[in-house]
Amino acid sequence: MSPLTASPAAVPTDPAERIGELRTAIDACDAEIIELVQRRLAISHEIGSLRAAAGGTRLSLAREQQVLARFGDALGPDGAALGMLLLRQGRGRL
Ligand SMILES: C=C(O[C@@H]1C=C(C(=O)O)C=C[C@H]1O)C(=O)O
Repeated sequence: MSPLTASPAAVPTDPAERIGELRTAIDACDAEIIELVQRRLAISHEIGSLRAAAGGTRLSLAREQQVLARFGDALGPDGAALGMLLLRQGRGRL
């Protein structure tokens, strides 16, 4: 277990101090998630443009089902909902 996530018993610090450290860790996670979501969006748009330029559809429902299944398998129903939000974000105005 990393020092950042060690159990409270292994880290004898003031709880308020520890909470501050953990919130810093959460902030770092959130920054990474935001960066990944932005990167995912850019990739998704590029694929959409390529497909549209080739005369195809903007969306691929079969592919979207794969994406949703991956999020659902890994994270449960809320994960599937999260995957749906990511897909919706990439769609923009239909
Ligand atoms: C990015 C693609 O295009 C669209 C966007 C998707 C996504 O954001 O994951 C998935 C399927 C498509 O509706 C793709 O076909 O892979």
